[in-house]
Amino acid sequence: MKFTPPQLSVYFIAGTQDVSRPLREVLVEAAIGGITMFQLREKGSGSIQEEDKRLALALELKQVCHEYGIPFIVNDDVELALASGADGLHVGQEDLQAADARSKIGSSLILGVSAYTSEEAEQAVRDGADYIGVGPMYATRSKEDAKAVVGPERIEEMRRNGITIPITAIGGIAAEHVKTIISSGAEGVSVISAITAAESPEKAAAAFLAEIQKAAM
Ligand SMILES: Nc1nc(C(F)(F)F)ncc1COP(=O)(O)OP(=O)(O)O
Ligand SMILES: [Mg+2]
Repeated sequence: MKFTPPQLSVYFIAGTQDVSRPLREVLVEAAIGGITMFQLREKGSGSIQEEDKRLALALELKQVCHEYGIPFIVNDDVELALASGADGLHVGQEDLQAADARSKIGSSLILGVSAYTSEEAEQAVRDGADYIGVGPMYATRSKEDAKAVVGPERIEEMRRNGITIPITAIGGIAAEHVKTIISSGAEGVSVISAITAAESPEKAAAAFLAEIQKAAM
């Protein structure tokens, strides 16, 4: 699936550790609500470690994504991304080097890279990233080893420094933050608990999409 920046609008990220019912159910509801991309981030306490179960989960969720016409991205695990026929891979600064990731997945898969500073953003561009994830915007409960909060100001700084690659903001984001984040220069927002902890993942996804559409006016 070809990468286009609007796919970054409402980027849902989750693993089984983030939900208390089948992740497939939550993903279907979020997709009905209007998420535009999904990342399987099966990581941390309570996540599935067995390779065969991770593959089965990835294939199950990829199918849902493709039923709703959205890209299926795998976090960190390049072998799982390739084995499951994912549409892309996301790597951070402590993971497989982005340039190596790009050579392993080839030119047609989507490559996302986490970038905390303008220097890391510039390196990600050189390494062939299609988008960068910048954060944490606000305090987050979803990532055990999150760095210090940088806020939307970091995105403004990257744009001032001439970084033009598509950006998704991540970290503690709620629907009321979308306007500020988009006006700072991001193409979209990435969320975990705002959807996984919601009473209705469908309504939560729809609220994010509505805010994105308002911000684009
Ligand atoms: N998983 C991510 N996805 C994004 C995305 F851009 F997709 F929103 N941005 C940032 C991260 C964080 O990536 P990383 O720093 O490697 O930590 P972890 O592997 O624990 O997620
Ligand atoms: Mg990572």
